[in-house]
Amino acid sequence: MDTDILLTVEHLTMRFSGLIAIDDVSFNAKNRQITAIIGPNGAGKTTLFNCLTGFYSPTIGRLTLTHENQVFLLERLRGFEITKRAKVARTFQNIRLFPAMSVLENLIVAQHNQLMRASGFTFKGLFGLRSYRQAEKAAVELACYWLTQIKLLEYADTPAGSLPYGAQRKLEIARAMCTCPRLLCLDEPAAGLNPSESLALSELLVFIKEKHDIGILLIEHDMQVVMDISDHIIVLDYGRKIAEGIPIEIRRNPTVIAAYLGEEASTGAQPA
Ligand SMILES: Nc1ncnc2c1ncn2[C@@H]1O[C@H](COP(=O)(O)OP(=O)(O)OP(=O)(O)O)[C@@H](O)[C@H]1O
Repeated sequence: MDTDILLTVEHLTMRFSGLIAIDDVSFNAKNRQITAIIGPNGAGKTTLFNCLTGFYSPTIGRLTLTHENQVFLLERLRGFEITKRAKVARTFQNIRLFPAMSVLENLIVAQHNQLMRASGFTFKGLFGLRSYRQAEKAAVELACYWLTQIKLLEYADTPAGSLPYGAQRKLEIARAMCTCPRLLCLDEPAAGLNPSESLALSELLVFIKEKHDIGILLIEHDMQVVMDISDHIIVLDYGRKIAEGIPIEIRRNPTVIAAYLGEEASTGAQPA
């Protein structure tokens, strides 16, 4: 068995009444790799994330996450267990920060679980326990580390909702990283970004996978970002996996060109 495999998806099928959103999809995602999930609108990409993160219970299929000699069958866990025990974090297509909270507060809230554990889950603990004070200090340090990485440290006290759009996207990723995930699922993180913001995002994702010993699943329509940073690409169409491989293979795959990329694919143009 390949010890670098973090996630194994086997025969995943998701039906909504008569509609088959995901149809017998299988693939692996590795640690320290970016695995992109691409395909046309309605191909089933977000539904796949919803199955992985407990939003939906798959109709059929096994979703196995393995790290630190532990095996988690995600399809059997509830959403909060997937976050807390299996250590899967996710961002959404639409930004879901707490806009009225400061940038720093958004990152501290993400560490609520660790802080509550350190408080002994008691009201008194919040004020008295040394373990809580230490955990609080560690939470601020981790938040500042990520704010430094995304170059927003000087905006720590700014309300998150007043940041430019691209900065909010990066803050969402930093917030997910503050939960110390082993698998990070990003749903269209480059949507709405200008080219220089997309480049900064790509650099951030490469930094994360290289320095933080995690796997990244990336849903993205920006083919520049996908082709530049992905180690492996899975292509979905009408819920089925139609191809997988490294970027150069996917870019030249006639089935993928016909279904999604279009004839301009080799020039790096965006799919329609
Ligand atoms: N809760 C639901 N109930 C019924 N149908 C759904 C539900 N969620 C998704 N679908 C359908 O499943 C199919 C796949 O949708 P999904 O959102 O996963 O596609 P996608 O590849 O993420 O598309 P996009 O790129 O536009 O975000 C679509 O036909 C969608 O309408």
